[in-house]
Amino acid sequence: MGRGRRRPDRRTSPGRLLHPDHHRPAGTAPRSRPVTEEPPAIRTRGLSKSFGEHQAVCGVDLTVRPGEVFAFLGPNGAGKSTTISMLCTLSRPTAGGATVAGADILTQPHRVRARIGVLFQHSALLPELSLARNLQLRARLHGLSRAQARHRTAHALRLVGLDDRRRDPVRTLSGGLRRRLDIARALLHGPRLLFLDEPTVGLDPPARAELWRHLRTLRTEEGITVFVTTHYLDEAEHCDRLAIIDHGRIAAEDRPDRLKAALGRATIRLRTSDDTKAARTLHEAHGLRPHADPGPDGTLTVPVADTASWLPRLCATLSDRGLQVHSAVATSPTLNDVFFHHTGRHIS
Ligand SMILES: Nc1ncnc2c1ncn2[C@@H]1O[C@H](COP(=O)(O)OP(=O)(O)OP(=O)(O)O)[C@@H](O)[C@H]1O
Repeated sequence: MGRGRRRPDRRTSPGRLLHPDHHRPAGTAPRSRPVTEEPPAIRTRGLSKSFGEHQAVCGVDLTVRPGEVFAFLGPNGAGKSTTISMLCTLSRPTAGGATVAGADILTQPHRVRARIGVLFQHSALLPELSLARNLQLRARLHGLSRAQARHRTAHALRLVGLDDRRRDPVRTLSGGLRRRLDIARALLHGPRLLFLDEPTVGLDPPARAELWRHLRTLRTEEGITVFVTTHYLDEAEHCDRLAIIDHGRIAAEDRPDRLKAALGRATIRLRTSDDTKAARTLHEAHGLRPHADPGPDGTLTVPVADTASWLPRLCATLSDRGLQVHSAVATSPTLNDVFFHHTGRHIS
């Protein structure tokens, strides 16, 4: 079909700005969209990937709702990058499938790519060119006119708070600012869904916090769905929902507060003179089920109904049996506890 006769893609037409609310006045709230009326931003069914004998991703079922910030939390080697590369159509599943931004990753990969923005760990910016030039070149590669490229560049730089640096060479940016520019670059073609693979690796805490502030702005002001992989618990804590992936399988999926509440119990972490004996003693004396955390600095985690009454009882019981308690820390459930509960180990 000739170029002039092709029907413009409703979502990727260069004449359209970043989202359906683009003509709303700056500073006003985005149009509310009832979650139930919209199809999921991502839905996977039995998504799997094997490398030879090794199953990197095993039957992942996942639903990400439009407009939410969704964290994919897991330790190194859990299968996060492999999952994201299948969702972005960079690699094919060996079983199962998914729809992403309303398109099928197996049968409509070109549509998926047109509707998503992707940020991998390696930046593709040209260091000697200015911020604006980098983005304009990218926008032109997306097929936009000069005027559209300028317009989208200005908008994307504003979104990530870099408009005042637009004329500076990229090489003058700190790591955190470069990551923000990477985000702006991924937004140029107006995606409704942004994938970020470990976007804060190598950044110091203030730069991480600032990057997250901008990611949340994308959600609240632009309605963009954000799917982010991380192994930082504090980052997952501030997402709308998260999935824990371990050994290629989804171990849990929910809102952070619900995942913590579902544990239902506080814990007491003990360091004792003999954790194995202490675990057995507490089980025999009180019917408790302590978990020994492996490793040289391991602790004994004891789930209890409430820490205030149990802490003195545990210490008294252990002391009666000749065990020394070197330290005892009472805590309410954290995401680390949630991760431990579902995977049997702590995330490092
Ligand atoms: N191309 C490949 N060939 C063989 N094995 C692979 C390949 N890519 C990934 N794997 C393996 O699949 C598993 C999942 O890897 P993946 O990179 O998805 O994990 P990850 O959770 O993203 O970890 P990281 O945080 O370290 O990037 C690992 O055991 C990894 O070694």
